Amino acid sequence: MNTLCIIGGRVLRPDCRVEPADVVVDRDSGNVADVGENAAADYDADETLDAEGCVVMPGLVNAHTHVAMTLLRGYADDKPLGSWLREDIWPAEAALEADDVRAGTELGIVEMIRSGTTAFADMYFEVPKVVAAVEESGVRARLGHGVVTVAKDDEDAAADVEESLSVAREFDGAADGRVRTAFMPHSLTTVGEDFLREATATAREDGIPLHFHANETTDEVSPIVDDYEKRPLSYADDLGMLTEDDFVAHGVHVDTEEIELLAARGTSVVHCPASNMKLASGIAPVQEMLDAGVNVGIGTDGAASNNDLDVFDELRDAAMLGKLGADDASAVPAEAAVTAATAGSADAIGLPGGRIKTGAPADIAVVDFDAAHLAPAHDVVSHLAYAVRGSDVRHTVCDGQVLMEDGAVLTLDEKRVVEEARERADALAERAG
Ligand SMILES: N[C@@H](CCSC[C@H]1O[C@@H](n2cnc3c(=O)[nH]cnc32)[C@H](O)[C@@H]1O)C(=O)O
Ligand SMILES: [Zn+2]
Repeated sequence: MNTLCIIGGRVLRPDCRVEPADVVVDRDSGNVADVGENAAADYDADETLDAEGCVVMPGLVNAHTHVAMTLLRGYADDKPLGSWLREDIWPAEAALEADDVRAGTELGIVEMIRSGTTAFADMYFEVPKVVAAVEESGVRARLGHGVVTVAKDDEDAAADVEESLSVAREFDGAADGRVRTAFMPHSLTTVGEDFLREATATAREDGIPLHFHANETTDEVSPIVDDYEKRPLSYADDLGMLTEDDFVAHGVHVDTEEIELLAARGTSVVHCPASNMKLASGIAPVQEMLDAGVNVGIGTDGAASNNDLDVFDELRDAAMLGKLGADDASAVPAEAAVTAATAGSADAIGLPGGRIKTGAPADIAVVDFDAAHLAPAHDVVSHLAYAVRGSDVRHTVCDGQVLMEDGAVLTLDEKRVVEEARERADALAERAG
């Protein structure tokens, strides 16, 4: 066996217990071969990572984002969703070139690897460029082309839908299986009913899951209630859009019946607390969803509404905002937030990962606890939820491959990526006026 041994750390197990253990990885299969105290002593390691003074945890999973929007980080702030998209973001995106998407995606992936994220779900365009960046960088992702049909003529709208279905078919299984795909209508109000019904049926025939924004703002709820006399998720359900393979972003303005519907269908919700706060979209009822048995994951949304891709930041926001929303300090406790950002997110987007155990993929973040802001460490899980920052991550591993060692990203040339992204972002802003 070709082995990578992560030695001398404390390991976060799937039940949130933390125990001193080595993690032994089979680099050929990309899976964890063994976990246990001094487990590495039984193997002849081909490669080792020092985890002394560190916590070894599942790689974080960013379950909803638009990665290439890193190019628009700080481009337009302090506006609500509708005007932010229409006045600033969509005009800038109209000037995006395919290689901008490649550069912005690489920048976002560098940021994610640096902060211990090993998998993400991305809704954007120029998907072949996103696939190439994922392939090169070694992370895992569920990718799709976001569809908008409103304000387009029928031909353009149909072409956008077709592109989303065709890239989902073409790239599923790319990058040695690290890329999976989905059909991604932008939202229930930006894609027309007939398109949703027909394309969903086609996606089902081809076994392609769905991902879309749902119930993000009240402006997305009232038009559907007015036109169809039903709640948005009931509308989506009638169109066949809620199955256990599907996952929706946001789920802020969901009522009790919609929560029960999500639980009954097994559809996951990706909570994006920073975006919801920044755009003043509202507070998602996360504890209520968890109590009802809905699987909840965590996402950063795009860097233009966050403004970073640090999932540690996001899971802390989830725990904080969950308490404020429930008016209950015991809501969304540390364990729930950490679980949502690992196993919950992985399950939501239908990728393996989120748990360190024998046979599971070796998608791992090693967090250095030797920092002033992490002393003392009465409770490791508390720190992971409330005190750790993405910059505390020391090593990142995905599919058994070391992507970052001692703070150095190995699969992408970070300096080149940052420079290129800066240049392309400046040129883009110039073109967009
Ligand atoms: N093919 C579509 C693009 C859809 S991609 C996904 C879109 O989601 C947008 N987006 C980013 N964050 C949010 C959000 O929080 N809510 C809704 N849309 C968002 C993003 O800017 C991007 O335009 C077109 O022709 O316009
Ligand atoms: Zn989004």
